[in-house]
Amino acid sequence: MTRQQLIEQIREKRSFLCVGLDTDLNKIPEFLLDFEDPIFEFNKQIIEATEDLCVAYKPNSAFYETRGVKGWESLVKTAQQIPNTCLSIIDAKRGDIGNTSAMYASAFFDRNLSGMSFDAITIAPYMGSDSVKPFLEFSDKWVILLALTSNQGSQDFQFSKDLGDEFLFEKVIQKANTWGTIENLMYVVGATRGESFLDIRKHAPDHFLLVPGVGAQGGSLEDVCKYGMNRDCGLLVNASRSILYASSGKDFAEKAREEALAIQKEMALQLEKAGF
Ligand SMILES: O=c1ccn([C@@H]2O[C@H](COP(=O)(O)O)[C@@H](O)[C@H]2O)c(=O)[nH]1
Repeated sequence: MTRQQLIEQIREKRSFLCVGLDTDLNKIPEFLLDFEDPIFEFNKQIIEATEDLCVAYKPNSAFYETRGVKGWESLVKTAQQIPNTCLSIIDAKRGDIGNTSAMYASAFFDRNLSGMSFDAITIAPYMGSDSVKPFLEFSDKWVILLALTSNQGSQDFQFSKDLGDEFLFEKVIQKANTWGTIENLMYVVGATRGESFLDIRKHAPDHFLLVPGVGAQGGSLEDVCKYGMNRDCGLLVNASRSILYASSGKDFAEKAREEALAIQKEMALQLEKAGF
């Protein structure tokens, strides 16, 4: 999906919601355990219940890798289930020396090899340019680079100023801006970061930002929009647990929809306020 197509989806659906598919066998409704692939069945019903309310889905690979071969099968099927009207993001946080990164890239981008062709992948920037470039070499694909994450531990390195008068996350963005463009590079910025979005926008005024941390982690959608929205919206706000596990009963998909709808309505108001 191109940047322009993503913007059109946001305009049409009045939503910049990304539904995180962090699907945990211990948390899904018990009756699903009778299905041959309970994880896929859960995801399928969640996607069917929310696809008109969101513009992206983001399976986190950890939740699939933990189940070995069965987990990979669920992930492949889930990737194929995500509709074309939504950006498919694999949250895998990869990045290694060049030839290894090339293998990761084909694992998640090359359908002929792996059965999966996600539109985008999350990447850790720590190993530098040669660890990121193999992902950027795929046309029509996105790298979403970790910039300022939502967790407490982000203080350890990302807020360090040891290299001068700017935070490390600012240096990461400045450098990475030379590797990709606004057409193939986004940044992860946690919803818990409030006014730090102003610092992010100083360096990346036009990039899309993937923003996890609303819902279960308590980030404020209003603040994210106030400090982070740009003229193209420029935001994909992710919620995983608060949507997926809104109910543990047979009505889980219906309740997930209600939760997604509440977020979408707030997003529609924010888009209108911004004149989008
Ligand atoms: O800074 C980051 C980067 C990634 N994540 C991931 O997003 C989701 C958040 O899930 P919730 O249940 O909505 O809290 C999850 O997959 C994280 O690994 C993040 O939270 N923060």
